[in-house]
Amino acid sequence: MGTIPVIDFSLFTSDPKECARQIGEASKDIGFFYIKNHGVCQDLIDRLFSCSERFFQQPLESKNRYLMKDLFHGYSPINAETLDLENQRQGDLKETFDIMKHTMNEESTKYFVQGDVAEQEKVVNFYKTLHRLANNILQCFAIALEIPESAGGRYFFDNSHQLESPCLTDLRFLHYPPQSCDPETPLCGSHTDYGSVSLLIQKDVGGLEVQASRTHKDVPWIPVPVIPNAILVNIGDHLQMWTNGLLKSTKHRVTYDPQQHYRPRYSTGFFLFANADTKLDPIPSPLITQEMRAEAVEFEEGRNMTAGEYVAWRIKRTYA
Ligand SMILES: O=C(O)CCC(=O)C(=O)O
Ligand SMILES: [Fe+2]
Repeated sequence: MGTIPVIDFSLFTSDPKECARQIGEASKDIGFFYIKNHGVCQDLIDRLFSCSERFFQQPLESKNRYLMKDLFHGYSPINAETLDLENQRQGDLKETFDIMKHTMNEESTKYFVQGDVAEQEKVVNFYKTLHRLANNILQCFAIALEIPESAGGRYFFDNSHQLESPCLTDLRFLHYPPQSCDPETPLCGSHTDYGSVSLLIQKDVGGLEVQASRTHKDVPWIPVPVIPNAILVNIGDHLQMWTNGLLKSTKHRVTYDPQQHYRPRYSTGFFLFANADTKLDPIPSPLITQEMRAEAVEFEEGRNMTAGEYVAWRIKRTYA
């Protein structure tokens, strides 16, 4: 344990079993892995980072016109979120802009792309591409978990993660302005992601760190460096609950990189959530046993919730 594996995702087409094996191993251990050869065009990623830079450089009054009103839709300023309620003295030093499938045509999304219709199509395309990629990764989990054919086999998760269904799946652009605070001050507080699986792209300034064990509080934080052209994948709480803790939803945070603190940090996350009515009970895998249950959930209160209830509940705490 200690380094985050890099998996060649072209294996998904050439040898899905081997791809699933490598992803399964990484997910039982550190819960984070990079994928390369993922098929998402770098030019598209670069263009959306340019959009993001242009948006966040706007004056606060302009951005505030598109403040997040419903869950995951619109702008959230610095300090609006506190991801680590127990340990943070101030809110996160990041600002974000969220887009969901059904808000692609909202005024706020148009403002985000500065009224450029071609760029708006790029956002839609990016969302759909990341949705497909995240679902292909779920297929790898289903293979690795040996879900029986009678329960859907490798397609087990497809029904609960359809593009058309109502869910909170969210494309998020993040900006961390340069800071001169103490390097230990979190820019984004320690947390686990709430959903099924998350994809993360750091532009060029690092700072992300993961804590590879959730039971041993003193384990060191491991840096997650920027690897050009790779996408970072991490397991969210849904998968941890569905697998009674076999797959790990690992804590992570962003602190500032002392060598780069004078540079702004940009990242983009795609957070895949299950359909709102999906139960978070253990799924039919021969690898999941009752005894694993103790470690399965971070928040015992979340145990009997549906995916929609769980996410809404976690978000409420974040904005408390
Ligand atoms: O900005 C980052 O790199 C991490 C953000 C994150 O972990 C999150 O939004 O859940
Ligand atoms: Fe996160």
